[in-house]
Amino acid sequence: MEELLEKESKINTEIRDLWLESIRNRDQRQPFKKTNEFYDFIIVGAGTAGCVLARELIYNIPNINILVLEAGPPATQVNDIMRSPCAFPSVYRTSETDWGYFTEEQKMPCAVDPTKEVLHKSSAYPRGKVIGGCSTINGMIYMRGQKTDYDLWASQGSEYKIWDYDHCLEAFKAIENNSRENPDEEFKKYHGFNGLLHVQDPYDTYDIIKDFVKAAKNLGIPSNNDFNGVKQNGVGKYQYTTKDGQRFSLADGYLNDALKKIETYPPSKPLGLGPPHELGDDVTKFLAVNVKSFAHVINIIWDEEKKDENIAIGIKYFYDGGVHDAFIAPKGEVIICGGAINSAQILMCSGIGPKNNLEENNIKVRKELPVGRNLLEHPACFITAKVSVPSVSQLHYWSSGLDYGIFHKANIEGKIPDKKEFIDEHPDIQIIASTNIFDSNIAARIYPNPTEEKFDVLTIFHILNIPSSVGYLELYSSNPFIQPKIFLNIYEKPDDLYKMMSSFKLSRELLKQPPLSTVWGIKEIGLDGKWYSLNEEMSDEDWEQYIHKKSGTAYHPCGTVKMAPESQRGCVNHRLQVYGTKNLRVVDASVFPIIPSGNTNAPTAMVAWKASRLIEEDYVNKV
Ligand SMILES: Cc1cc2nc3c(=O)[nH]c(=O)nc-3n(C[C@H](O)[C@H](O)[C@H](O)COP(=O)(O)OP(=O)(O)OC[C@H]3O[C@@H](n4cnc5c(N)ncnc54)[C@H](O)[C@@H]3O)c2cc1C
Repeated sequence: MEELLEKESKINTEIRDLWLESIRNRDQRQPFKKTNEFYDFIIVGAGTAGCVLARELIYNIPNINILVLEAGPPATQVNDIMRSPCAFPSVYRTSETDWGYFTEEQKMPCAVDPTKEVLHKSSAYPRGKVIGGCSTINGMIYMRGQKTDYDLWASQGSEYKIWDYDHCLEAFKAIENNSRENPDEEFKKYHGFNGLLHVQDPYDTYDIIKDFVKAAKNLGIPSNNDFNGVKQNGVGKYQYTTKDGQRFSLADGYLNDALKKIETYPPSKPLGLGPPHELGDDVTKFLAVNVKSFAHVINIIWDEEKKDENIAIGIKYFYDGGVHDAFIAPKGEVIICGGAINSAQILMCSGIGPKNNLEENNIKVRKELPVGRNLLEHPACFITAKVSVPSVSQLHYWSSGLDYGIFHKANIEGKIPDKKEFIDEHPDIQIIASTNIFDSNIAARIYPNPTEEKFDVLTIFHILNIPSSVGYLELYSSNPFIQPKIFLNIYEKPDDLYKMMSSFKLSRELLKQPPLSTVWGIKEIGLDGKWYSLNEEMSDEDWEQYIHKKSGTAYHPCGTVKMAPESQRGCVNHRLQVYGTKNLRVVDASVFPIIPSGNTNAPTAMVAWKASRLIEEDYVNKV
């Protein structure tokens, strides 16, 4: 043991010497030290946030270099199948580009009869492990959430004003390159057309999905031609993060652009101060952003001489069969962009987190913070209807089958929502209509009799966008290669269950409407291996059992490193700096204080874009 401690302290001294050497180099007017070890910024994770951040920092701050460490494979892994919207359901189950996580099994009290309990079995919980992160494997729906989401983020104190809707809208627009044809004035007010993230309308969809829209209108649900515009409620088409009908990730838009940035060493003179360097023998050109794939970050390296200050000076990572260190230059920062599960894990493995859980795992506590405690998610569940007429005669390569949907307010008592709830501009449920293309096995799985003739199905997904239940995650082990335990706690609060039930009842009414009931001959829904007539009575208890059994999530974890005042159980401040540390920020979906009421990719990109401005300001002001 003593030997080990001695070795560790020797390593720490060496690290500190290296760090001091970099500072000396800076002082000797070598503002850009071109080595593999020292970087102005080290970004952990090339996911949605990491890609945006790398690009925005490298073009906005002169003469810097950035190291991006990504545990997954490089962009060359992203093949045509992954780019094809119709292949989305199989893409996110591909082990090479998924962390392969599972949620924990949990018992929950029933909402209808609290004396009973239901069991939520452990289930797969995909997370992108590839350049582009989840934006390389996700459903590509472009959604921002509602104005009130961001105004709530901003309501946490005067300094949080920078996160209100107007400020966030500016960032959403700056990122977006929307290709809607002939956008009207209102659309133009809410969208950007010059950013690096391509967003487009679906090319076309299946006839049955178009008829789903007609059925919704028959029920009095208003049309909405822009779910990201002035209001979110109504029925309409989704927009996608695709370009020319193919997946377009944040790596495609942002990281690729960052990789075009070439620096020279010694650095070029600023414009206006004389001619730039001639490229001679003494001047070298190199990429300003260095991306390493298959580089798994283990923990943060701290300045051990100033233990109490928790100064981050670098990163320890596993790469090419060995452990490596990378350090930041004097004004630099370590920025964790590992996503809502892994950013929390990296902090905890580095001694930042809940005392009990760290000590259980023999990790020295550097700063006690509720990391991992505010795991927010969108519960999701589907209902499947039997279609008598073939509805998927031809595969649309460019359609994920998730082209149209509805946003509505749920009835809190679990009743069918009425007109008042349809026009409420703060919907809490998102519906996505899909053909059985979404999962070609769905139809097969729910056939009561496998010998029965096969048929198509219409699947309706329900996502609870404003849940009250909150989950958590904790370390299972101090080993950074072992996943943390993930407790989602979905439907822990009865309101969540009743809202979902209300939306299910609405879907059943939708399926009874023409043209779904007439043209497509829909008469039955499949529940748990059996077919039920649409008119058959179902008690709230029956609905609850079904929802519990079939629910998963929309794969939108966030909030585990919450941005809030420390007194309000925050882990990072409004500038995304980790409390009680120096040179350390977290920038990704983990910092959301409240889950946005929509899909989470665009909000994550927005957070990263805004973070880049905060980091730039701090960098410029640092002496
Ligand atoms: C199946 C699926 C479908 C989805 N569908 C949609 C959708 O249709 N629309 C939408 O808006 N959102 C969707 N989402 C959610 C959305 O894509 C994510 O919320 C968003 O991409 C999160 O971005 P992030 O930067 O926080 O994390 P990520 O994009 O997950 O990036 C984290 C990156 O860090 C890397 N990393 C993690 N740990 C380490 C480590 N220790 N060392 C090195 N690298 C590390 C990861 O490999 C990953 O590349 C979906 C997600 C999934 C999984």
